[in-house]
Amino acid sequence: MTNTTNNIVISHLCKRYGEKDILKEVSFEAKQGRITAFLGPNGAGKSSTLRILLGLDLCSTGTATFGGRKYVTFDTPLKVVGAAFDGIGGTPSRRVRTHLNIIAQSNSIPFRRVSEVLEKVGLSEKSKARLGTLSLGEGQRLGLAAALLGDPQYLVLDEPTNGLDPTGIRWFRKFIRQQSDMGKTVLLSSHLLSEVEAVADDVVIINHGKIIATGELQHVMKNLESLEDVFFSLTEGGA
Ligand SMILES: Nc1ncnc2c1ncn2[C@@H]1O[C@H](COP(=O)(O)OP(=O)(O)OP(=O)(O)O)[C@@H](O)[C@H]1O
Repeated sequence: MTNTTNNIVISHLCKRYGEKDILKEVSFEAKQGRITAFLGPNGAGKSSTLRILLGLDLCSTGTATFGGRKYVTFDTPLKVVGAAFDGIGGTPSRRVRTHLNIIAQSNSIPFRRVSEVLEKVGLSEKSKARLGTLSLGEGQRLGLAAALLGDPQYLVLDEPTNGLDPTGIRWFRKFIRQQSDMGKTVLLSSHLLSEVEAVADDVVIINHGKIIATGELQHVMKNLESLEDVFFSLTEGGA
């Protein structure tokens, strides 16, 4: 039997900005030990959903939980949920290690974890670099390092491959698979369809604030040549 204790559950989320409904009864699950890709064209509602999940925004109705609990109920959230979202933050003149030390300290995470996660993401040599000097790909790796600091059960990653070169993308795929093999629950948003095809177990497709397809990657792709075909046919080409 599948253990559903450590699933991310999004249930009937609705969100309205002014007169516009931007999330309409959004429901889906990201399961433990699996990589779930949250896909949709620009403006579909991916970031809005993830922001609500991470307690950065409020919904009109509905719930978004990690193992049955809302993000805001965790005392030291980074020990439960690792999120890479909206860039790396921090002042450009701050050094990489200092940046991670500050995040670690805020969640009572031992400083030794900083060296460990820098090594995990291949950034050890950049530990003294200033944030403002990092490349886009290095910034993505640093975001991932910050997400991993608390060795969390859940990883929520917004466009994680954006800015990675082919070697970086290959590294990311292997890395994220290791995380899910360890039993982590991984939810990543993307509009890089080819990337998702290579890495996801499950897909959730959103368009105009509505979920239009969910399921195992192979199932959603059934009878179609690639996820790109599915995506374009379901969203009428609006990537
Ligand atoms: N603060 C806001 N006020 C008004 N409308 C907003 C606000 N934030 C988002 N929206 C609108 O909500 C809709 C969903 O936006 P959202 O950022 O969630 O989409 P997305 O799928 O993440 O897109 P992208 O791939 O471009 O990041 C869009 O139409 C957007 O214009």
